[in-house]
Amino acid sequence: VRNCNLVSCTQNINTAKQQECQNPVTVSSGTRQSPIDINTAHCVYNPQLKPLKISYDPNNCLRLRNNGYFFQVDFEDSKDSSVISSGPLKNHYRLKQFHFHWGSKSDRGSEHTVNNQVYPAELHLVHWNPVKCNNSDEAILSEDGLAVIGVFLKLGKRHDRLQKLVDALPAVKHKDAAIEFLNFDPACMIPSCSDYWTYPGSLTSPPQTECVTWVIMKDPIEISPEQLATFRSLFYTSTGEKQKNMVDNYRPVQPLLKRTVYSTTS
Ligand SMILES: NS(=O)(=O)c1ccc(NCc2ccco2)cc1
Ligand SMILES: [Zn+2]
Repeated sequence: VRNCNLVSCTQNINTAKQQECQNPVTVSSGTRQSPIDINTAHCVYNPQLKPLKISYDPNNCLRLRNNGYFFQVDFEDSKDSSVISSGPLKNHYRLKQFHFHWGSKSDRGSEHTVNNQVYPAELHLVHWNPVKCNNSDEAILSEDGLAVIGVFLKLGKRHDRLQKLVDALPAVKHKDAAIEFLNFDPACMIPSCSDYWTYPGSLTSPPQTECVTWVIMKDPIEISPEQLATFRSLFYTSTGEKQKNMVDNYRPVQPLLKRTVYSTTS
């Protein structure tokens, strides 16, 4: 037995606990990674699941920026003015940002798939838990720190209210570009049908921590080929670098392992 006397043992245990409580969601185990394929035959209908309550204030909309992975719209999150609650959530969550993932061609692009069907793009609305965490950075280290609403995009008619965002994209073509972007209501991108799937998962881009309650809306919204082409006109690269189009910024689906996907419909 190592020369472990009582004092040093206690200290070691305390350090280990402290370490564990700070990182209960390490990715090394990887038991709840995202995205996943939603196999509707294996989903479990949960009649107790209520519709998600969504209440956004367009005045919280701040800025549009290109972060080198995707473009994202950031929100003011110092108060409970743009929040979601109910559905599978125990607490209310504050909207921090929304962003998209899309493909170089329309046969790829979404992160989640449904019975292995891929959509050309997917919207993520990222919310954090102000009851358990002090800010969104802390939230990515907490088991139930984030709630992300996923909405599939399919090609069809032009999305008139999304056009305001599409028209602003050329101003953030390059990595780290940002512009003021005000008065946009993200509720215009939520499908009218409130049906969803929900499961415990992770961030789909680094640090891929297992801190997300996913709520995937069943119905897609429509955008036009021209609107999607504008997404693809952005660059991963900064000005002055060799230009690389920002496309195929989706993570492949991950193993479901011991998880169950719950559904609001039987
Ligand atoms: N694709 S995703 O929705 O799983 C995703 C991936 C990475 C982050 N990181 C940034 C972040 C953390 C909290 C708020 O913003 C956020 C969301
Ligand atoms: Zn995302």
